[in-house]
Amino acid sequence: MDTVYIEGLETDAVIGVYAWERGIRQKLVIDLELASDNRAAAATDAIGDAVDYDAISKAVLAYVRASEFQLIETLAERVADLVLADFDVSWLRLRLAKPGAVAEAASVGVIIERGERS
Ligand SMILES: Nc1nc2c(c(=O)[nH]1)N=C([C@H](O)[C@@H](O)CO)CN2
Repeated sequence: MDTVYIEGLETDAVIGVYAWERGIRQKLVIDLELASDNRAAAATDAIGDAVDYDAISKAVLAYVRASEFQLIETLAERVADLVLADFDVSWLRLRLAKPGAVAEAASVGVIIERGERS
């Protein structure tokens, strides 16, 4: 199986468990690895046979921008659900970083893998 990836997808959302976080937007950065058999797309040279990283990026950005979860775990799970449900992707690895969350850290976040990598 091959991979299509999206790295450093930046946006912001209302996210956090503390009261002060509910009234601000905070930066989030998403990396996605998407399982894909790239041979069909390579053979036809047609976007319809490819895992479209542009379409997936737009869908993820729209969802994250409108979200208001407390935990990054919840947001990561919902984004994974969205990609697996709406695109021809059977497995993904998602890294969701909240770089401003801990002042002393370069970044904090979660990494999840969902689906079956066949
Ligand atoms: N595992 C997690 N730990 C924490 C989260 C989280 O979403 N997942 N969130 C917070 C606060 O919202 C924090 O980001 C504020 O700086 C704390 N721990």
